Amino acid sequence: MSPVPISSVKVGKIDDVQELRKTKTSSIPERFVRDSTERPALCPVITTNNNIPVIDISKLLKPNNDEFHYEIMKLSAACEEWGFFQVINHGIDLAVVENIEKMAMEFFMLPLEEKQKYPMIPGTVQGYGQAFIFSEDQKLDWCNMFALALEPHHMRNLKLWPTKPSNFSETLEEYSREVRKFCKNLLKYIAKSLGLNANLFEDMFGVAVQAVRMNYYPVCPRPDLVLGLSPHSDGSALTVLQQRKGSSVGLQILKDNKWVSVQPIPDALVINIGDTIEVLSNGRYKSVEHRAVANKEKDRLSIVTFYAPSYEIELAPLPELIYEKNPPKYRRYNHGEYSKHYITNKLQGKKTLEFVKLK
Ligand SMILES: COC(=O)C(/C=C/C1=C(C)CCCC1(C)C)=C/O[C@H]1C=C(C)C(=O)O1
Ligand SMILES: O=C(O)CCC(=O)C(=O)O
Ligand SMILES: [Fe+2]
Repeated sequence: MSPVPISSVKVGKIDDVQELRKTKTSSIPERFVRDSTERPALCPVITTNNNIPVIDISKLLKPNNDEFHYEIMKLSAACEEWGFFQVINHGIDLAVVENIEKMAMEFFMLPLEEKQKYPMIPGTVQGYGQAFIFSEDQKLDWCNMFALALEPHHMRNLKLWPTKPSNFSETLEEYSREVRKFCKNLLKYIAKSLGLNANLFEDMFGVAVQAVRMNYYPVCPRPDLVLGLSPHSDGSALTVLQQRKGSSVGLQILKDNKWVSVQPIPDALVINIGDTIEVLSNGRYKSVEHRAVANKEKDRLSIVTFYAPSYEIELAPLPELIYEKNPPKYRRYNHGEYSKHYITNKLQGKKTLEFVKLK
């Protein structure tokens, strides 16, 4: 079952944040101003050096030596305790990484009329605009987004693939091929870290769904009042996040009820466990709530890949990870049904996962 767009969703006027910036006014339109409980300045933020774990993928290339086992243990602890980690020596060609950053920036810097040729229709998640807006009074994020489904091919909406910059399609295809390979390998390591057969996830997922979302956060005169991206967990199995070199620090994750800022490491990628792996591991690995904050001095670009099972696939906690003291925490469901639920609700912390949680 594939998600169907909802029609006639009334979302009111959605200002484009880059255009707002051009007016140079320091006042923030009401729709972007968060309620006091949600404002980033009022929530405690930790910015320690003791940041999210770092996994060195080059140490996982030769299985069954000490280095391999140590790194797998680190991976397991990262997924259990943080749900987030950074990967270094990930094997994705740095030129490919740089090319997509450059291409994405060129796209966001195009005139609004050009970008609006690829509109994200309210209730859908592909195209340019703001996703997950369902009412006229819903707060807006300080962010412009451009999202596309990549795999399987039948999910592509080719009318939304920009012709400018001219290398858009070629650059995105090359990047997604590399990221897809990387996700397949990482899922093998994650399976190993759970004591499972390395191919279990890939065999189970069918032709995996892959989507990309480029998030551009312009500088904001009042970052204390707005959010770059509302708190949410990802509905994917895995998410791969790349941050443009020189961007402001913006990603925050909720750890022990406190927001922790993720300090980017040059040339590393940020990985997070999505809802699918939380369910399959019966809650052992966490799909952690995260958000993005805006910045007064520097803009920010993130390029995010969602990797998930095919929509036909039925999911439930793996029998291998259920035992007497750890009974199933989630019901059996179809991933297409979950995706439809995910994209037809606003981003609201870990609320989407309640759809499949057993009480
Ligand atoms: C914040 O999360 C998302 O924006 C998101 C959207 C992904 C999608 C597209 C951009 C186009 C194709 C459909 C799809 C829903 C994959 C998150 O992706 C997660 C959510 C689900 C569900 C999933 O499978 O990946
Ligand atoms: O830009 C970021 O750091 C967060 C992006 C994100 O969480 C998402 O797109 O799902
Ligand atoms: Fe996310």
